[in-house]
Amino acid sequence: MLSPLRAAFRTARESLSDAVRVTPGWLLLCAILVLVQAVLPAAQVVLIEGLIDRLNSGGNAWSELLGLTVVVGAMYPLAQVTNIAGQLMMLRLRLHYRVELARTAARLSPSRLADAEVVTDLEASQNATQPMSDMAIRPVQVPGAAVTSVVLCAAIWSINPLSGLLVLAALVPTVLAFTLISRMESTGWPKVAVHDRRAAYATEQLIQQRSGTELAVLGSGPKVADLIADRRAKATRVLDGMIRTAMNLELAAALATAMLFGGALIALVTGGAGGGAAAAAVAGTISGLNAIRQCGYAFGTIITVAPQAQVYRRFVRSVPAGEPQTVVSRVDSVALDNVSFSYPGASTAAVRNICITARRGELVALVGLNGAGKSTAVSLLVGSLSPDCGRVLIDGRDAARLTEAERLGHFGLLVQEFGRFEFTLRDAVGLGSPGVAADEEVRTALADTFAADLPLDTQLGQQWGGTGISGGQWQRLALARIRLRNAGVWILDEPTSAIDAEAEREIFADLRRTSADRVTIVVSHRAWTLREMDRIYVIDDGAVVQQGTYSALMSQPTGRFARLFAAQQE
Ligand SMILES: Nc1ncnc2c1ncn2[C@@H]1O[C@H](COP(=O)(O)OP(=O)(O)OP(=O)(O)O)[C@@H](O)[C@H]1O
Repeated sequence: MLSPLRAAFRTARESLSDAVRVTPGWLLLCAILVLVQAVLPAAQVVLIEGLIDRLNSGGNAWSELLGLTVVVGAMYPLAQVTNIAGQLMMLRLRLHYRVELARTAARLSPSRLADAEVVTDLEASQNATQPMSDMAIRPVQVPGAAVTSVVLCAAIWSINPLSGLLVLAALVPTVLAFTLISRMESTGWPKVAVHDRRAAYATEQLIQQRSGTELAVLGSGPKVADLIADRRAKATRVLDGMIRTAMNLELAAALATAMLFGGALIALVTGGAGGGAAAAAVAGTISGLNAIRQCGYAFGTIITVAPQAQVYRRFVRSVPAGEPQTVVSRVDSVALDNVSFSYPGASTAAVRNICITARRGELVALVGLNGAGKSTAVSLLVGSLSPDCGRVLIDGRDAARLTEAERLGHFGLLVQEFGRFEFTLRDAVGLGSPGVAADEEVRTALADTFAADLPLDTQLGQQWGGTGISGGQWQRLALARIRLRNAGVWILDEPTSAIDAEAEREIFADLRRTSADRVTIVVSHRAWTLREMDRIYVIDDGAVVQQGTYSALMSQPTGRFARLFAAQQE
């Protein structure tokens, strides 16, 4: 029972410190307004008691009436203004959390992005930003309501101690109910997040132009819609269970509170208080009960948001502060030195005792059947996977000694699933460099491509009212990013898979022409592109089974390479 309470206190403290940093002005205003409101019910009790005593004694009660009018009249507008100030504070905090999360996601390393748990945590953190900002005013309301409760209880206590005690005890059922609700939600929300992520992914497939068109042509959209419906239904069932349990607990708490309230009233009546005191105590009990419920509700909201807030904060803290990446333009060699690697849970190694070396000025190719281990070898080189044994060498030094950012700075990597970034042409190509890319650099990177003469402000992507471009053209832009980056090692995984034969020839001729100052590693399935290579590594079932130039490998007709590419000989 203690841990949800501890989590709630921690969440309240962290939420307050976020508000102090992000929106101190609105926080201060909220705090002042809440404190002013906190004393109003007590003032109301004093004024009612005074009014009734004055009336009973036949005296002039105008000043009490005026005071009561001001106090009661101020309650509603003050509550409204507090509400608006709270909303403005909430807006600023939501912006802060969303930006913080985007910046955190931008710092995720390739290895962490491959971890399903990290992506689920990211999704859950995204869902947490709204409730976290919505509850930002609660840590202010709790002390306010607590002040009200304590002052009122003290006032009632002076008339009838048992009533005061019962009013104070009315806090317990609400806090208890919310504590139990929070326990349940802390296990329920992660399940909802998993279903939501699956549903969001399937929805993306339906609405993304490429996958959506494929599904429409296949007439299979409804099948994906069924998958979405299934996931949404599962998430709804979890939520349904949570809401029902929460409702039952809240009802039970309300019933217990009503009984305590009744008990407080009975104690007052049977306690023999005088007319004015009894009337004031009854009014005070009603206000006190309200304040206590508010306090319980505000605290309960913090308790229920705490599990989500904890996921958010754990995730944000788990990603180390960003280390700026510096692109290393000159690299003399990279190598996999006797490297083996198995994916978690796999029965066989994806690569086994692999030795691959590529030096500056060389064009090196990795070839092999689907699933042979080429992409795994590339991931090991750039560091998104770590070898089980063996070493990755950059300029002869163990790459494991470099930080992730230092290591990535050596590479320009074009992956098979290259990004189709629907930004402006300038931004889409400028992403090649971690720094700000000058327009001339972007233009140089785009030279000899379809986009050479397009304005750099051209918006890409039809869904934004921009230019739609072909698959091959997207790949040219991905290549332009590698050019702009100008890292010492270029790793191009099927760099021309979507590009026509003529452009492919130009690209490979260009690679050869410009290869002197860098290390170039290409994964390719096309025989003719391999003729240009200084060395070809043939990978089969995770092991290097042959290496040599195209002609040397072809001269071994029974070798793996010749058998792989015999049909493609021109
Ligand atoms: N994330 C992963 N988890 C588990 N196994 C994987 C993972 N990625 C690849 N594999 C397995 O590792 C082996 C090597 O895969 P890899 O992607 O390196 O092959 P590849 O030669 O690049 O294939 P392709 O030519 O199709 O791109 C395959 O058996 C594959 O099923």
